[in-house]
Amino acid sequence: MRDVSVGYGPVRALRRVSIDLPDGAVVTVLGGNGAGKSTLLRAISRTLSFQGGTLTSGSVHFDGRRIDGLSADRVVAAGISQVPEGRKVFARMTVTDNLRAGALGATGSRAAKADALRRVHDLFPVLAERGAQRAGLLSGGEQQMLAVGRALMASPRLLLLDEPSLGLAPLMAARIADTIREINAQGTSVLLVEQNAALALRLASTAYVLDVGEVALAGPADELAASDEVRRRYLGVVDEDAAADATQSRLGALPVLARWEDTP
Ligand SMILES: Nc1ncnc2c1ncn2[C@@H]1O[C@H](COP(=O)(O)OP(=O)(O)OP(=O)(O)O)[C@@H](O)[C@H]1O
Repeated sequence: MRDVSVGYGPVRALRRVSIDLPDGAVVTVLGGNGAGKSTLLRAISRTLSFQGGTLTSGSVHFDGRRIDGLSADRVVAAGISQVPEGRKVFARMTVTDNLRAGALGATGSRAAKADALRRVHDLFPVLAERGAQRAGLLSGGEQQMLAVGRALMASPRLLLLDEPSLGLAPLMAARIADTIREINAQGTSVLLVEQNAALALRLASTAYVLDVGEVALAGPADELAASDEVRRRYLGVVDEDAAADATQSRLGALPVLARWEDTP
């Protein structure tokens, strides 16, 4: 993505954003609410227009081919699938029909689609067990698995993931993270948008931090994870010396009411 700017009417959501995703890599885009993370994914998947957005400048290339003029279904056919924020499974359809919907419009033979379904079932056995159930009855974590499984049905070379850990308990978020690792190990590149910086920085090799529509920081994920600014702003880590001083001075200001030795 080179110098991409996006607007929703008068709202400037991205300003001259450039990112690179090497083949086979996991790259993450971090940032707070409204930073432009979902917009960045929509600019790649060409779903901006569904949301009233337009790419006002810049270009997106995939595999040497310019894709910012394609329709959304052509982008899927080119090998890019998106898992939208909030999962958005088809709640009244069965789990299996949700998965089949993910293969619609994808290139590939019937055998290739059957193969894709087998792979998804191997990755998420619960989706095979619950195949005949309505998707809306699955738990939040299972719906996230279904949303990822549905995107994988098109056998993408690049998977766009929009906040897959959102709203999940830590254990379930960790399971989703393991699956992302596995999907990547099987050869799919991943662009992961997350507010959960700790999780994303463990998965990715490269990270970008968006701030009000602009790239504020970029670099190897381990370097960003070690940077004071990222730790403070996105990992919720406080400077331990400063915190200890503050605690000490707060304690110092408290009247001593009782000491351990004094309590019966
Ligand atoms: N459909 C839309 N119409 C108008 N403005 C929008 C639309 N979608 C997003 N925006 C605006 O564009 C900016 C970027 O939003 P975006 O959803 O891309 O951010 P985000 O980083 O994904 O945030 P979050 O983590 O809260 O989902 C915000 O100011 C937002 O209000």
